Amino acid sequence: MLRLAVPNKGALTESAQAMLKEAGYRPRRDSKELVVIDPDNSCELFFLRPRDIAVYVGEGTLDAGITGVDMLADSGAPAEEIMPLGFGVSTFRFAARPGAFATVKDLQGMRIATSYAGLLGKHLAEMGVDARVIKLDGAVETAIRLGVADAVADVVETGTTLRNVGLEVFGEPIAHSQAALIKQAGAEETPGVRQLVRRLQGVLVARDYVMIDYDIRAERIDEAIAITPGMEGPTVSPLHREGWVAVRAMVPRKGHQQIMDQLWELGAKAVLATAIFACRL
Ligand SMILES: Nc1ncnc2c1ncn2[C@@H]1O[C@H](COP(=O)(O)OP(=O)(O)OP(=O)(O)O)[C@@H](O)[C@H]1O
Ligand SMILES: O=P(O)(O)OC[C@H]1O[C@H](OP(=O)(O)OP(=O)(O)O)[C@H](O)[C@@H]1O
Ligand SMILES: [Mg+2]
Repeated sequence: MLRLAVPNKGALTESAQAMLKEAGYRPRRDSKELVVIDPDNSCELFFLRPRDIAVYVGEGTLDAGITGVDMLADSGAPAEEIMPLGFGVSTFRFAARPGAFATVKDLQGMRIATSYAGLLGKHLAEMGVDARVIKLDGAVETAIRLGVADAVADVVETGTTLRNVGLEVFGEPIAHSQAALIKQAGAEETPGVRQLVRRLQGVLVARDYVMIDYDIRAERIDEAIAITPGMEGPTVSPLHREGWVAVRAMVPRKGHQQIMDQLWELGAKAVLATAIFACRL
């Protein structure tokens, strides 16, 4: 039985739940459901706050969970990343009023508001900066205006939230983050976790690749294969037409139109691109 923690609130929720649904796990019926039993996949899904997920997984009460890499680091829980999931991509950065500070060194003796006190504390210690960390639950950007802090350390994706309150990032990013599947540090992956990993890898590949089919003259096959090498070499089959072959290969979704143009230039016919619904590689 796989026991998996899934974010029930915040920026990761929708993408995490969509990804699990695509991987064949039972979705929850409404946002009030906190546990979903999925007997077809021998799985129990626990919907928890993203900040708490590393704690449960670190304690070993759950086999795996989905949370942000920044939250994992912030928790200090004995949990580790199994695989990145490609969503919830953000940086964790310092921000303040324009021109107030240039580097982290300028924060000596200052007050810094954040929801990620663990992550910030570690970074300040590494940089040898002695500052006061003001721990807030959210909307930390407002802390400067309200006179509670001189700078903030927070999640930045598009930068819109900072711009809206007249703040600017400064210094190097403290951390880069995205959603990840995590497990207890040093724990062996259970069969349920291994199956989940294969399915999630399948979802990522199905999203990032398309299948290309085309017919080409046999004498041009080497040039065509150079354009569509596939994952483990393309499938080349005889065509019921003298001197022609049919080719099938996976290509990255990004740029597949250019690949189709190049194949056409080479004399390929019936060039088709189709979406991959699910896969195991
Ligand atoms: N705008 C965003 N874009 C991308 N990732 C984000 C964004 N906001 C938060 N995250 C990431 O999502 C994860 C969870 O953060 P989130 O802000 O959703 O949790 P929370 O603050 O506990 O919840 P809430 O904001 O609902 O109170 C973190 O890893 C964070 O890096
Ligand atoms: O750079 P942006 O695209 O503007 O995104 C970053 C914002 O998104 C998150 O806020 P959230 O909505 O989770 O609120 P919170 O601060 O209360 O957690 C984060 O804390 C930033 O405030
Ligand atoms: Mg938040």
